[in-house]
Amino acid sequence: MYKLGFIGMGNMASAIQEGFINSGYIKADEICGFDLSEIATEKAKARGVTPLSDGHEVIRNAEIIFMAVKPQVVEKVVAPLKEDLKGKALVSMVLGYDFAKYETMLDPSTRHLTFMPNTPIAVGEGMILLEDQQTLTDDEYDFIKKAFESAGSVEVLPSHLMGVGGALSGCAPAYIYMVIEALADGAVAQGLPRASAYKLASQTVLGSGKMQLASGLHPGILKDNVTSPAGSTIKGVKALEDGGLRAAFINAIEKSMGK
Ligand SMILES: NC(=O)C1=CN([C@@H]2O[C@H](COP(=O)(O)OP(=O)(O)OC[C@H]3O[C@@H](n4cnc5c(N)ncnc54)[C@H](O)[C@@H]3O)[C@@H](O)[C@H]2O)C=CC1
Ligand SMILES: O=C(O)[C@@H]1CCC=N1
Repeated sequence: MYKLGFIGMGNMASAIQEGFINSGYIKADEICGFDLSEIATEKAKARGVTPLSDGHEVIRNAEIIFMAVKPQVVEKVVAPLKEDLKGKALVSMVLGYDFAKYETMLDPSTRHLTFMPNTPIAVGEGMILLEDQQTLTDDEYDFIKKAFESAGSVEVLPSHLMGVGGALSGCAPAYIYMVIEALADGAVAQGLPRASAYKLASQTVLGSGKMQLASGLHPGILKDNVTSPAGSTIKGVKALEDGGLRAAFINAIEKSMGK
């Protein structure tokens, strides 16, 4: 069991902490962290995480350090911690900061791994991508992989696919919430109460994803199984195609990769 320390405890770090604690794999008192924001600090405290007064203290008190600040500030945050990180393990969820970038930012004695989580890790249904190049010890890697598996599904990807992988599983929860909201709006417009509409939409998204994963069937086959000849679903499918649904999602992945 390793002590975990978080630098930055915003939305993504909070989701990871909740996922780890709820799974029972890691106890809250094995986790410490620092955030500049008082609100974030109070929320972490309420979760049972120990708040510390700066990054130096986090590194002193932890064995595996999670880097969880925004990409825009990560270099500024890491630079003054470079000395403290010597001989420690750093795991980073910062979008766009891969193995090669950390090799230039960290002392050679700092072991590191880049991963890309998503917020559903909070409820045990995360998708966590691990970059295949990393320098953790076997024990650290095994521990961290099992921690992620306790709260989601893990996929190891080569460095050059981490960006596109992150654009899908890291960003798409936002897109799926938009789908849920839009489906619910459609049903509310036709008279379904709002609360029922969200429940029906979310359970349908959950069930559809689960069925695709469990069956391994092509999504087109599963779609065809719902789509009776001259039935209701095909009329909805036509409306979605008229609205450019597929192109919209394809463009969303491209845009979220910064293209
Ligand atoms: N939100 C998401 O769904 C995902 C986020 N990520 C990555 O996670 C990282 C964090 O993103 P979010 O949690 O969404 O952002 P956020 O803005 O919610 O959290 C960042 C936190 O860092 C804190 N912070 C800023 N400077 C600091 C410093 N010097 N020391 C300590 N704390 C500091 C802020 O107060 C804030 O609470 C980003 O690099 C992002 O690319 C990756 C995958 C998914
Ligand atoms: O929007 C972002 O920058 C972060 C990275 C992946 C998901 N959220």
